[in-house]
Amino acid sequence: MQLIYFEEEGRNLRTAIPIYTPPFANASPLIMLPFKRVNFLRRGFGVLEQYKRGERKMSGGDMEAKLKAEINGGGGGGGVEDVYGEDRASEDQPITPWTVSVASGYTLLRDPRHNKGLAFTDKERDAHYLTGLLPPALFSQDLQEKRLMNILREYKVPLQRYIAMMDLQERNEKLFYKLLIDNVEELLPVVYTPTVGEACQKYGSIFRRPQGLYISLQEKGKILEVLKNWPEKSIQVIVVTDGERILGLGDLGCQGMGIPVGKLSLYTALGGVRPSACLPITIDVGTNNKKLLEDEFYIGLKQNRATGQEYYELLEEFMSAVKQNYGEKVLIQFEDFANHNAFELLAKYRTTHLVFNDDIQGTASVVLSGLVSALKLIGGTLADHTFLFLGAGEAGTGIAELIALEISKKTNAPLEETRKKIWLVDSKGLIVSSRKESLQHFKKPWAHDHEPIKELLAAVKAIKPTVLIGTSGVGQTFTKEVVEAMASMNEKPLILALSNPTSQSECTAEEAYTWSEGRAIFASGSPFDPVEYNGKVFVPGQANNAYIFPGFGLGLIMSGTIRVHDDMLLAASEALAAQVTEENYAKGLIYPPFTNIRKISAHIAAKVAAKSYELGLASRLPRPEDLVKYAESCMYTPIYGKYR
Ligand SMILES: O=C([O-])CC(=O)C(=O)O
Ligand SMILES: [Mg+2]
Repeated sequence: MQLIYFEEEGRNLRTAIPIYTPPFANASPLIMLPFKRVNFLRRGFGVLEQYKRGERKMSGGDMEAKLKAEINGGGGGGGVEDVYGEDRASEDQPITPWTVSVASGYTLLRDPRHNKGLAFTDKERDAHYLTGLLPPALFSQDLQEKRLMNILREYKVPLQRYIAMMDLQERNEKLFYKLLIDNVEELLPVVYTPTVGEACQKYGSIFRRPQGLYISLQEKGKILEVLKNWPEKSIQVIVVTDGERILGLGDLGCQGMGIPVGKLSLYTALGGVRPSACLPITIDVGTNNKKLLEDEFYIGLKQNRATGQEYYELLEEFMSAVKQNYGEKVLIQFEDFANHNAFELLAKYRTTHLVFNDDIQGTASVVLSGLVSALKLIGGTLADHTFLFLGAGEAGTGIAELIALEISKKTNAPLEETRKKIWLVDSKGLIVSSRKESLQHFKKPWAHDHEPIKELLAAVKAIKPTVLIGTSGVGQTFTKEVVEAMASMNEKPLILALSNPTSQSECTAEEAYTWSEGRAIFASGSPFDPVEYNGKVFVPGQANNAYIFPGFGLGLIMSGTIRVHDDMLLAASEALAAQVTEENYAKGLIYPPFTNIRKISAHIAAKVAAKSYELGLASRLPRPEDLVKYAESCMYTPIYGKYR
């Protein structure tokens, strides 16, 4: 590799471009090129880019002089140069799309990672060729934030707010994260559930600049090359979906991209992972969603889903390419895969890659944490309670398994025993031993001895649970009768309606409080506003994996962990539960408010990392003494940097 330096006369600007390929292989390591005007500089980079990509060739002669001639506009005719190929005349001619390597001037304003908009100081405007490209006013970042929050609040339609936030992310990344961090309670429902669900449903229509990386069946055999097209080289977290089960909304195919994008903005805002280290990926193997296949604006492959060998071969290629490109310590978070693939992928790759399934493991960890906290309000130990789930997919069985594991660790009882206090209902009714033969493998451990029951209400009456958990992805299933039955059997029924987005919630917060006459302890996957009942205000909690995965991922990354272990999920649960204050409990809350989430994430990260060191799975040595401090020191800050 050699460095080519550009220096503009009279300005303190030096720019280095690494050149990896011929024709510069034999050039002197330092070529100084004086430029008078920034436009030349910009054009110069473009030409160099072309050399780097091997699209231009140069042989013999005075390379420096040739280069200068090229950059100064050798070739091309006419008085109005069409450097970017924007004229009608170039419509039929192949042109090379090129960008500059170092942002300045107009390009700097359009580079979301470095753009500061009106917050560029006079000195920066002068030094970076921005004078005249911005109106004279100078805003602080706080004033920019105030202005944007005012605009956002003007939009009454949630999807408009979502689009406005995505536009901001594409325009000024630091400001986007500053808004999200400072106004987390207000903006989480905008960039995350429930609005992100609607955004995915309408992704084709609202599609603007592409975000993330799309890998479709068409890229089979070339996935490594596709990964190399992503501009960032050091990736720490990938969130990947195949769009088959987006929240509780079902198969949204390629339009599921909203989910990895949203989850990764939370990795940054809530967990402090640098945005440049985050990579959202959607694997497009088709969709079975008829509506999308007929939609003229659908952005994905218009074919039915590939399954079986074809599917698994693509995923295998993807998993190896990721490891080959980013190494052993990149975290791959599986998100919103359908049950039949989710369990299999996790089982297959957990021993060879750093993988984490958010819907199975993240949800389990956050719910276990809520249950542990809730014990302060409802009494007893976990082992004293009886759990009934509606929904036996990733979330249901994932949570059930982690509860059983925790009870087993606390009581020394074998897992087979601790599972017996946990019952699951699926679409065919209560899971019982007589159904065992026909059950999918992940449901089998929950087939206990009992007579068959078809309906949830009858199951509630027969099992007499103290805790009712909804994870079926189907809304309005905790009916008045179901909640009343829970309330008739329990002084304080614990009711968790976890399905997302709000439209799929098993019941609303208001229903839970009203039907239980204000006695239910309630939390939901998507947020609900506080409810007033009989003169008392009830604040529902949000049992969403967003509490866990950002801190969990940070803990893995900062310790250089190479594999995820279930004990790390338990550690994350405990760390979250430990953050709930007496003041929170007094309000009936089993989760701390999201306002302090970065501090909470640092604590989760520290506990996860500590567990990883204890298990010998952490490769970052020596272990930092104070892991909370270390976690905080690793976190991304949305405050603008100063440019020289
Ligand atoms: O995205 C969320 O809000 C939680 C989640 O993982 C899901 O519902 O699939
Ligand atoms: Mg999910």
